[in-house]
Amino acid sequence: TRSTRPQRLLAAVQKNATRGDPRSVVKAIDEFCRYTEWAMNVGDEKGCILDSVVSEVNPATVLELGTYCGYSTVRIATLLPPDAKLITLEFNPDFAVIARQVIAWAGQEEKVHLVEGSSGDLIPKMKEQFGVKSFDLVFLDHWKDRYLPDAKLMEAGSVLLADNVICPGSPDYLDYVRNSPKYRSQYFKSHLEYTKVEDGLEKSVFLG
Ligand SMILES: O=C(NC/C=C/[C@H]1O[C@@H](n2ccc(=O)cc2)[C@H](O)[C@@H]1O)c1cc([N+](=O)[O-])cc(O)c1O
Ligand SMILES: [Mg+2]
Repeated sequence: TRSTRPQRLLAAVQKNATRGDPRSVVKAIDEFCRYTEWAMNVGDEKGCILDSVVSEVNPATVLELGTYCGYSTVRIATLLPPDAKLITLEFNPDFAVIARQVIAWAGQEEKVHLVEGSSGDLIPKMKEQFGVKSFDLVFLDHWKDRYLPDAKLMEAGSVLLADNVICPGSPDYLDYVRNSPKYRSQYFKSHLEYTKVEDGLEKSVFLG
C-alpha cells in the first residue's frame, strides 16, 4: 500500500541529512516540504521566530503540544542546555513512530520525552507523572480547537507560544490571551509554512 506523508518525510531525512546533525535534519525537512511535498511543520520562517523565543526564555522545561514528525521538537531541543527537558505530546501513534526516528536521527533523544496521548488527558497528569508542576515554555501546535481549553488547564507560570493563530487560526484562543489580564500577548507576523499566506505566532506571558 502507498506510503504516508510522514513516512516519505522520514525517508527524505534519512537520505539527505547527516545522522547526529540536527541542522541538517531541519534543512532536509524544509527542502522536502518546499520542493517535494508540503507538510504541516512550523517551517523555516516561523521556525526562526520559534528559535528566538526559545533562546530568549532559555527554558529548563518545555512542553510541546503536537509533535507530528518532530520538526519543531528538533529545533527546540537543539537550543536547550543538556540538563533541560522537552516533553512533547503526540496523539497519533503512526506520527509518533516517525517522530521518534526523526528525533533520533537528529541525535536529540536525550533531551526529548515523547509521550503518546491527548493533551486533555495528559496535561492534568503532568505533575504526578513527570514531577513538573509548570513549564517555562509551552509550544502549542496541535488541534487548533484545543489551544484555549489546554491553556486554561495550564495557567501556572508559563510562556505560551502558539503556531497558526491566523491560518488555520485559533480565534477563541487569540481573543482570550489578548484580552485576559492574566496574559501579556504579542503577535509575530509571518507566513504559513512554505507559502505566501499570512500566518503568525502569538507569544503570551502568563502574569499570574
Ligand atoms: O492542523 C494543523 N495542525 C494540527 C496538528 C496536530 C498534531 O497534533 C497532534 N496532537 C497531539 C496531542 C493532542 O492532544 C491532539 C493532537 C496530532 O496527532 C497531530 O500530530 C495545522 C494545519 C496547517 N494548515 O496549513 O492546514 C498548518 C499548521 O502549521 C498546522 O499546525
Ligand atoms: Mg502548525
